[in-house]
Amino acid sequence: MALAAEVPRGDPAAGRAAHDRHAQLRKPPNSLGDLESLGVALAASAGHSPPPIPLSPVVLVAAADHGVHARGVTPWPQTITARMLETICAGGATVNALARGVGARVRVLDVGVATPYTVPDRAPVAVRRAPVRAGTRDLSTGPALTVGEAASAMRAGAAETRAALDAGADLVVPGEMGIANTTAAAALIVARTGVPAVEATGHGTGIDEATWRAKVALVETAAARAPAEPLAALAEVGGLEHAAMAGAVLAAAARRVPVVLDGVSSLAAALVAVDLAPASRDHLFAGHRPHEPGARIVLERLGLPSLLDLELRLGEGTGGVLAVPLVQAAARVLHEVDELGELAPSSEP
Ligand SMILES: Cc1cc2ncn([C@H]3O[C@H](COP(=O)(O)O)[C@@H](O)[C@H]3O)c2cc1C
Ligand SMILES: O=C(O)c1cccnc1
Repeated sequence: MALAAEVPRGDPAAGRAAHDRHAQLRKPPNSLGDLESLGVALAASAGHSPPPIPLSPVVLVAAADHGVHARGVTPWPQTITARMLETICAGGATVNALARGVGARVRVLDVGVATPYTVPDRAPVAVRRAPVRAGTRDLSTGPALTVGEAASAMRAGAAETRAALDAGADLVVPGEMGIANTTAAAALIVARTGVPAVEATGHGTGIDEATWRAKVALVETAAARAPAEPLAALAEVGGLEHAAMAGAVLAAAARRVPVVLDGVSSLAAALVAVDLAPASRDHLFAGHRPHEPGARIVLERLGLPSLLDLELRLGEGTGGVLAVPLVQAAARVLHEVDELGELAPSSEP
C-alpha cells in the first residue's frame, strides 16, 4: 500500500553523531544511560543530530467497537466506548489529565463506534467522525472486517495524523478506546508472531479465570484463520482502531516524526505497521512496559526498550503520554548541555 512505501529508514550516521556528541558533553561518559540511547534513536529517526525537541506532542485516540464483545470477553458493556469518547471530548478521562500534565493535545477519531453519542460543538476536544462501520463483526465466527474496511480505517488514521502534523504536532502517541479490544489485539499479536494464545492473552480490564480461558481459546482459533499478509490478518481478527493506529504510525514515520507507543492495542497496531513497512520500526518508541502479556511479546519482537515500567493496564494512550517528557529530555540534552572542553581529563598525570 502507498502509505507503507513512503516510510524512510532511520539514518545510522545521525545516530552515530548523537552517540559521539554524548561523549563530548560536560558529564562522565554514558552517565545518562538509557536516555543517551533514546537520544541516539531520536537522531537516527530524525535523520539529524541533534534531533528536534518535540514540544508539540499529540495523542490521537482512535475509537471503535468490537463484534466479539457479544462473546463475553469483557465485563463492560459496549456502550462504554461511546460514553468514554464523550468523556475524552469533555476532557475528563485519564488521558486528558495526563496530556494536560505534559502539554499534549488530544484528538479523537471515531472509526466505528457502535453506540450513538453526543459531543457539543464547543467541547474541549473535537471528534472527527470517520466511521467505517458500527464496530467489527464477531472475530470469533469469521472475518472481523473486509480488507477494504481495514484499509479505510487505516487511511482515516493516517489522514488524521497528517492533519495533526500539518497543524504543528511533532510527536505522535497513538491511543485508543474500544471495549473488548484487548481480545482483538491478542488475536492480532498471536496471528503475527505465532506465539501460543495462552502466552499473549491477558485479562484486559479484569476478567475471572473461566472467562480468561474462554478468551484464550477464542483467540487461538481466530488467529489460526488469519492469512499471512499483514493487512489481511488485521482485517480477519483486528479492530478498526487498530487499523487507524497502524495508519497513524505509517503517516508519522513517513515524516520522520517519533511515535511513542502505549498499551497492547497500540503495540499490536505497530506490529502490523512494521510488517507493512519495516522502516517504520526506526521511528517507534515504547512509552512503557504494559502489564498485558501480548504487549510484552511485541516489545520483544520489535526490540523496543520501554521507557517506563509502571504496570499500567489502561490504554487510551496514557503510557505513551507519560513518557513524552523523557523523549523531550533526551533530545534537549543533545541541544543544551555544554561540551566538556577544558574539563576533559587529560592523559597527563
Ligand atoms: C471505563 C473504562 C475506561 C477505559 N479506558 C481505556 N480502557 C481500555 O479498556 C478497553 C479494553 O479492555 P477489554 O478488552 O477488557 O474490554 C479499551 O477500551 C481500552 O482502551 C477503558 C475501559 C473502561 C471500562
Ligand atoms: O495494556 C493496555 O493497553 C490495556 C490493558 C487493559 C485494558 N485496556 C488496555
